[in-house]
Amino acid sequence: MAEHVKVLLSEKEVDDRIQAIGEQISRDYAGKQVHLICVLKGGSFFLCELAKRITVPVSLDFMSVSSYGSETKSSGVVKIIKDLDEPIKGKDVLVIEDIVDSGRTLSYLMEMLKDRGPASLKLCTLLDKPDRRVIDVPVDYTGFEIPDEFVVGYGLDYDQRYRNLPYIGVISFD
Ligand SMILES: O=P(O)(O)OC[C@H]1O[C@H](OP(=O)(O)OP(=O)(O)O)[C@H](O)[C@@H]1O
Ligand code: HPA
Ligand SMILES: [Mg+2]
Repeated sequence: MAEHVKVLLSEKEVDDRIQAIGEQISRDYAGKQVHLICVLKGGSFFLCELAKRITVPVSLDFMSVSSYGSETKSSGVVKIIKDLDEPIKGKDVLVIEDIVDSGRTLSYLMEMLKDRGPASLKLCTLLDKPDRRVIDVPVDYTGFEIPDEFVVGYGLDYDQRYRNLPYIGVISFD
């Protein structure tokens, strides 16, 4: 079966939007240090591009999570594969994700991080697929709202491939 990827958001569109979000974050966190938490693996490309455009002091940490099997997935239970290296108590934390889809991953993660006592906690996602939402997740910064289609590129994978595409594409099969 052949796979085709059609461009949904070009490299320039994505880069321009990330620049604008970086400027907005720099204004919103003026006088503070922002602690960026990247959710692996999908969030990694967005994190790198965004962090370069933030002009206030930045520190970084990484976390890797995975959903349990399909039965418990519906309850929103997520397993931590790699936890943060450092405590976030008292820090201004901004979680960086590639996509909020059903909302299960992020709703679990944000609740868990809130319990650790950060000074503030916000969420920044490159893509939001609101039509697919099962659990509500407040998003503070969104790159693009997209339709209900399976997307790849800029960190997003299909079967672990296509993460390295410099644009966002829709994958189809024939
Ligand atoms: O809103 P949801 O329905 O929970 O989906 C969004 C999550 O799913 C993807 O990660 P995935 O678990 O595929 O891991 P990856 O980032 O390593 O690709 C994506 O990066 C988000 O973390
Ligand atoms: O559209 C998607 N593409 C890749 N990974 C994903 N994880 C949730 N939604 C998606
Ligand atoms: Mg992910």
